[in-house]
Amino acid sequence: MTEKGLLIVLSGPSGVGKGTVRQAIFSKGERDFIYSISATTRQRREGEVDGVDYFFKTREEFEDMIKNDQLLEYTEYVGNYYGTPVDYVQKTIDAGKDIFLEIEVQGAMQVKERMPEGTYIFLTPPNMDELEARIVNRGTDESPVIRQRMEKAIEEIELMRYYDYAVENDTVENAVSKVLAIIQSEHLKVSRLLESKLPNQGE
Ligand SMILES: Nc1nc2c(ncn2[C@@H]2O[C@H](COP(=O)(O)OP(=O)(O)O)[C@@H](O)[C@H]2O)c(=O)[nH]1
Ligand SMILES: Nc1ncnc2c1ncn2[C@@H]1O[C@H](COP(=O)(O)OP(=O)(O)O)[C@@H](O)[C@H]1O
Repeated sequence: MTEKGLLIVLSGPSGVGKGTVRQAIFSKGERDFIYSISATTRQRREGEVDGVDYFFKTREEFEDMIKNDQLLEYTEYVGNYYGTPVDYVQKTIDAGKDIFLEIEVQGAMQVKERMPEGTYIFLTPPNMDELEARIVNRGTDESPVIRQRMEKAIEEIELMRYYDYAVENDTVENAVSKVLAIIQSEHLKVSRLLESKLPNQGE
């Protein structure tokens, strides 16, 4: 029997650095895990490729996916839908490979309801001033939206207690090593559990 892959969910407030940390983890190429490509209705940005960065959908197409139960979770975020295609997640896990989701907090909570056996990692900012500075420096939002994102971040940080791990994103390098160490230790847990279930071969 193939050992099932792990479901790894990286989440946290907007601007904390989820995308940055996820990209750094994948460009390191240390582990053989698969990134779950989300579906979204937001506009494709320059340089983004359909089927690589996201599956870009119309609202109608996305709503069909919801109706047909094709999404593990979805949310409406700043006026656009984002969701995780369920098929790919399930097939990857069944094939014995780890799947990595980088999604916002509401979606992560929906996944936890459906797949509590996953590993849930919450990325935290060193402090709230630094979170605001990151959102401002990113330069993608006007100031009323920045205020909204900060208010939302406070509510989201309250949900941290439902996660298995909290990782501070002080430097990208530190956060990447902590996330990789967590995944390594989750693998060890699974291997030990499987070994303990094997019949004793020593006699
Ligand atoms: N719930 C959910 N959130 C997602 C999904 N894909 C991306 N996100 C989150 O949606 C938010 C907006 O993503 P995006 O438009 O790419 O903006 P950016 O990451 O802020 O540049 C980020 O917090 C992502 O983590 C998904 O499939 N489900
Ligand atoms: N450890 C870090 N130290 C300083 N700046 C960071 C760090 N991680 C991410 N950033 C910056 O913060 C901003 C938000 O990061 P991003 O990955 O877009 O966040 P999220 O995906 O959580 O919304 C970006 O400008 C990014 O370059």
